[in-house]
Amino acid sequence: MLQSIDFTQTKAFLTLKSHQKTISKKTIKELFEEDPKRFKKFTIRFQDILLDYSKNRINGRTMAYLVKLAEECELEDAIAKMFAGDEINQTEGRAVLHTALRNRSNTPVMVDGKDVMPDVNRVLAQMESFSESVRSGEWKGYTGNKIKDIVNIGIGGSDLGPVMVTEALKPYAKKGLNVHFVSNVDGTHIAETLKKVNPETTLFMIASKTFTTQETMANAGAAKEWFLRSGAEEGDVKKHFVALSTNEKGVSAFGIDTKNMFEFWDWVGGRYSLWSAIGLSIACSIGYKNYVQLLEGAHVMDIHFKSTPLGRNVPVVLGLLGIWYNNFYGAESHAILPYDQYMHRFAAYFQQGDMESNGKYVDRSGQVVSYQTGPIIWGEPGTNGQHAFYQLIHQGTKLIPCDFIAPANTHNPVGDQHRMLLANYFAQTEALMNGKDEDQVEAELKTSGLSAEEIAFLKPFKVFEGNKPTNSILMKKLTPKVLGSLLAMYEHKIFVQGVIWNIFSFDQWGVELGKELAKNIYPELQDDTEVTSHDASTNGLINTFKKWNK
Ligand SMILES: O=P(O)(O)OC[C@H]1O[C@@H](O)[C@H](O)[C@@H](O)[C@@H]1O
Repeated sequence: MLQSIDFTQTKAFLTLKSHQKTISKKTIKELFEEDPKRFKKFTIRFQDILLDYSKNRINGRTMAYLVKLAEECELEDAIAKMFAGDEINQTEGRAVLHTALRNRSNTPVMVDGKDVMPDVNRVLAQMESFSESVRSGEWKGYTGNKIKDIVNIGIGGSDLGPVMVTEALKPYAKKGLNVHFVSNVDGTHIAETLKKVNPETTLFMIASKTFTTQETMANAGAAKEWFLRSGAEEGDVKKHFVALSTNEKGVSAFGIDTKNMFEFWDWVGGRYSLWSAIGLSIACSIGYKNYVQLLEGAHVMDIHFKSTPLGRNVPVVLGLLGIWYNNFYGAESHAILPYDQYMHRFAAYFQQGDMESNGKYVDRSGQVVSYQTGPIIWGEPGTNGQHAFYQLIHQGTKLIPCDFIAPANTHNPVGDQHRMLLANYFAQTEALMNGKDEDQVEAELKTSGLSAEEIAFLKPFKVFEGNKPTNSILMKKLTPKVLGSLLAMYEHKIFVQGVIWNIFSFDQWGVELGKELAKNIYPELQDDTEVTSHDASTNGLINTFKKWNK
């Protein structure tokens, strides 16, 4: 169990409040001018990753007070409890042990007095031999052909992680083995995917922790029907359908041989499950050895997280900086901006990771909180974002702290484009910090041959306030190991913030109400009878739908 501590009642919180008033008198640019050692002070090198957090509204004292805040909130105790398998997901009565799935040291991890590592290793071995047989062509479809396409059917955590990782690690993917992902209950998603594949050479992975999720079950049913329509028989299903789940009964009721079920456990949260059997599509695509490298990368970050002093601890520092802007500067969102096309689903992945974890308004003692919790997470890959929404980050009225992520080496050296990309990466954080003042703008406009009147008119629009905070995360190359470390880094950042905000980060009750209501409405859509049981708007919409849906 985690202690319930209101962080706004701590000594450190009060100190930070008054410190914020002092430090906000200075811009980040001025803080750099004052301290020539700032870059050295506020960077952390972790293996092939460099975190530069010097372009933030902080000085040494800010960080010291934030660390004090973490100490007063008993963060170290919370970290130890998570790794030890304590039931920290209290509202669901579960441990939180995605770290055990990538525990490459193999030291025992106990849940209810039982070491979970033998089970973890058993499923990993099953994933290894299965992925190798699919990749080598030894695994045959019902007509004796090898598998050319994998279709992962799942949603939320059973989709976003595998999609994001298989995209991010595409340079490692096996040629001739395509991976597709179907998540949306909109029939278009499965229909368009099935158009691209051949039943004789397609393997479906039904990915669902609960094996009850409406969208996944509907899409899995449609895939099975399509498969059987192709001339295959019920007995052939086992060659083309496998399940990734915690629910053995559900899997066999669906008609999948439980020999082809890859198990995981209730102590793995959906949005933290790519390290479990849910990662099977990843292992098939990039190969088991690379998948293990991904686990390895996460494991080294886990070790760093649980054993490094808070002030030098990468996920802790990121988490505390987030709290600084969220709770002391009123920032409502946080942008994740990867300068790597392969990472184009990275922000979407952490949108679930962060917002489903920390989008809570009730604290660990059941009280409504009096402060802001999880931010809105969003982002797109650079440089696309630059030509779309960066305007608002540079000159809008909202404070948006950003993480800029980039690899020093590309998998695709095309002309000099990687240097162009990185020039943009460096330029943006510099521009966000320094801005452009009136004098600079005026001097520039004077060289353009405009009249004094025109210059006076244009000047305010061309001024950039600057002082916008950013973190730069530079990695040597986007490898499976580096990606593993990055993912674990963000996961732990989310954990740190949940501990300080005194909320439960590992449940997701907020997604249930909509599901329940959809279940009630679904039968009402089966005939033409006018509905009157809802509010006027919902009735009106349903009845119009009924008229139009012929
Ligand atoms: O894997 P399952 O059981 O099908 O669940 C899928 C998703 O279902 C959603 O309802 C949850 O909010 C997610 O956390 C979860 O990942």
